[in-house]
Amino acid sequence: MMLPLADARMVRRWLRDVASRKRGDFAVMLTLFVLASLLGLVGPRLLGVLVDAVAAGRRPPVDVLAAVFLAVLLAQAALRRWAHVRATRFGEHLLATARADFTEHVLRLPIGTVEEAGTGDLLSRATSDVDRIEYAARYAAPEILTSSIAVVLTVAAMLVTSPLLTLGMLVSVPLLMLTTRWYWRRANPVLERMLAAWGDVQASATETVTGARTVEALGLADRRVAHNDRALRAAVATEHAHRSLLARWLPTLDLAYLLPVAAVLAIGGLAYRSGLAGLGDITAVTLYLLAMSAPLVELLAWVEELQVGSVGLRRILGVRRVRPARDGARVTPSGRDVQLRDVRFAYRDGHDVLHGIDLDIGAGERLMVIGPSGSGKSTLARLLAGLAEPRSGTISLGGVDLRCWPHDQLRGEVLLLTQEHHVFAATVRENLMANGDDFRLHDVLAVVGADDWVRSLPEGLDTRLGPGAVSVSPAVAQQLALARVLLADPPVVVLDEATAAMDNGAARQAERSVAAALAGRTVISIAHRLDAARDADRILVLDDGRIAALGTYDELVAEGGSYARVLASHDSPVR
Ligand SMILES: Nc1ncnc2c1ncn2[C@@H]1O[C@H](COP(=O)(O)OP(=O)(O)OP(=O)(O)O)[C@@H](O)[C@H]1O
Repeated sequence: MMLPLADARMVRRWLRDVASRKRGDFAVMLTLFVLASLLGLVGPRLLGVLVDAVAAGRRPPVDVLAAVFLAVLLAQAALRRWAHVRATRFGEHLLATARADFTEHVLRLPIGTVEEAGTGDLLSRATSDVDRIEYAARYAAPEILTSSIAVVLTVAAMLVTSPLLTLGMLVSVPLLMLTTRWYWRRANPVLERMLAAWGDVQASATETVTGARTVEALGLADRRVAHNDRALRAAVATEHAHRSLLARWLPTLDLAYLLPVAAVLAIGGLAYRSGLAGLGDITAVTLYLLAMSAPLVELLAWVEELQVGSVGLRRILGVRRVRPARDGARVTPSGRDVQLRDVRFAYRDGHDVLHGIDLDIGAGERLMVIGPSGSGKSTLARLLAGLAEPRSGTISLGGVDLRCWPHDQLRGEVLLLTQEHHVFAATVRENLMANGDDFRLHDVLAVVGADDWVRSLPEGLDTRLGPGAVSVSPAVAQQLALARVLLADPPVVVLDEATAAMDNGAARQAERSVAAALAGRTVISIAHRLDAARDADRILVLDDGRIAALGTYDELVAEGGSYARVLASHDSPVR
């Protein structure tokens, strides 16, 4: 699944919003562009005056006219530069807003959506698409604005000079409209595919780099190279498709610009003979037309960049169309008991991996979930933490369906800790994400067995971790993640093989200490080590997405059967 794209209306509304937040700056920038373009119109008019004077046998003040011409040119250059500086500043504002908006919305995306879309799509939106709109906002938009204003004002000046001669421009209108419509209709879908294809290239490369060890261990290098090549070829094919559209569209524009010059000269000749237009007017209008070529060429050169940028913006704003993780009014639960009723879940339609789970977990209970690999333990953990929703059936906490809990409130109640931990490139203290004083932090670190390690670091809690700083082993990353949970202290904790990366002794020690620290909390732990089975209030055995057994340790052992034997032997892991 790919994340959606924003539609043109959403983009327009967003641009209007951003512009209105800087209304003053926007107005100043527009005024500067208009003034610069107005000054650009003075030159042809002056030459028209000159021609009229010569035709009438008068001696025009050439020196004065030349001085005025030069002054106008200088003033125009200064205004244009000033306008560009303002436009660049406005572009920065636009870019900063797009980035902030994107980050804000991404952080609120439901984790299930992110997982389905894959990080590649998000990553390319956050990096290469932002680069594209940065280029469009900084360079293309100001150039296009200047050129469009210049074109509009030049046409206005032509109309004021001679409406009759300006009619000559009309010859290109049908050609322009038809070819431009033809191009735009085809270019947008091609650009959408192009940006998505470059996203795939980035995703493929990122995946290869992050999974480099696996690639090396399994000898997958050739396959990964072939995969990257395929993604690259697909992206290049879309680039070609876009270039070939441009190659067909651009020559028609050249024609659309040359035809009016011929038409104006033809109309001008006839009008001059019948006394409807003077030589000065014909000169001025022809010069206006020729002067329009520069902004038109600029416009065309940049419009492609702007179009790419606008598709980039549609991709960036597209994340807004995903329904954010629930937020809304806080709910009032009655207690903390967890109830599952006929819970079914499928990753793919028609392939349930949980088949009607009914379960009551009392507040403060310690439930251990065991079962063979693929029996649905991790899936159950994710559902219990509200990270995924059942296909049918309900899961409630304190009598309130998890679907009704606002995201933030639920995170304060239930935390899931899995084997995958992220250590942020930040200090130990920042990684713990808690405001507790140092005593409390050290206490908790001692509980998870990481205090000695932190105290051995050069700057203790203020030591930076992560790439380029102190590297963290998977076992320590797990200890830090456990510490984070203890500091957050939620009433319900779901631990999904949360100590798998630690060696047996450290894991046993950490599990005991964490269990003691979490006394009174509801703890649902998915375990591959069964040493702690006796400590659990009840044990749930899952098999092929169904509850195979549920009871206390003694009850399960008394029942007999394969699980009882494994439990009784304690040392053979059940997965
Ligand atoms: N993201 C996914 N997409 C599709 N199928 C999935 C996904 N995650 C798990 N499954 C499938 O769902 C079933 C249950 O998987 P789950 O990971 O919940 O089992 P588990 O008991 O936790 O296994 P393990 O002990 O190996 O982690 C398995 O058949 C698995 O292949």
